[in-house]
Amino acid sequence: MTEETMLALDGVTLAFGPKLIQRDISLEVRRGSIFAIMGGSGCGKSTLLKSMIGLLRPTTGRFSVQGEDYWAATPARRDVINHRFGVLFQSGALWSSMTLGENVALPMQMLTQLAPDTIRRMVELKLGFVGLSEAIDLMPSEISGGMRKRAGLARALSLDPDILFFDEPSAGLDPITSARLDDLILNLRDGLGATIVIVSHELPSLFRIADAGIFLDARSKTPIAHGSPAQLRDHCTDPQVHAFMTREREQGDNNP
Ligand SMILES: Nc1ncnc2c1ncn2[C@@H]1O[C@H](COP(=O)(O)OP(=O)(O)OP(=O)(O)O)[C@@H](O)[C@H]1O
Repeated sequence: MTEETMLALDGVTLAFGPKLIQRDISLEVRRGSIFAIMGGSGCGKSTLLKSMIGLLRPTTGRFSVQGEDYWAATPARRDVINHRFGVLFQSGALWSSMTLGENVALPMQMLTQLAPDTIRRMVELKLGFVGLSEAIDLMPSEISGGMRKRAGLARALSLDPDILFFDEPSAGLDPITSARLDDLILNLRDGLGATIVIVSHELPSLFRIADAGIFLDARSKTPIAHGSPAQLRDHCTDPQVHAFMTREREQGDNNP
């Protein structure tokens, strides 16, 4: 892992019209790391993720990608930056009327000049990476929730992004399927050198995969802790953070 900063927020405030969601957010995501956005329900995790994909403009502060001020860039330049982003939404967000292969091919067909043969080979590669080679001609309704998540991941990888965003990737998955998805996320970091931002409530997954993170507080509407999940668990003295990060131990589970 190098020390280069890939994504940075500096003094960012996020709001929907007059409704303040979070203020004073400063963070850095290092290249080739997995960064977790943590906090209780409704504190603004997905909203923060949205702002880091360029879907929500901060009301104050700066969002930069490899040092480049995202919102100061021209729309054309922002498009170029956006092509570096791959996003996996909670549901997998597949088109229900298309096969998995067609779903993964769609971004390439819409946004590149690649020949159909090349696209087909790329689709096979992406589906192979997530272990779904055999499912290329199946419809989303014919596969399980875990498979849909993996297909969504294959589609997120369609344009070879180097920065990936995951919103609750393990939500609704059983622990084994969830651990398999974690393996894939770790492969993306370790095998492809991807930079990854993840919103998750799943403590086993967070402890296993995240290198760094931020903890948002709903009441004060500002971040109250920075660090990896394990650092927050072991060293953070804030009672709310401590309670959140040790929830699992109280349930009798043992994590590193
Ligand atoms: N488009 C919107 N317009 C107005 N308010 C919104 C919008 N999207 C989200 N909110 C509000 O922003 C707040 C934060 O929502 P967000 O989904 O970011 O929280 P979260 O931490 O991801 O929650 P959860 O863990 O429950 O998914 C909530 O009060 C939500 O109602």
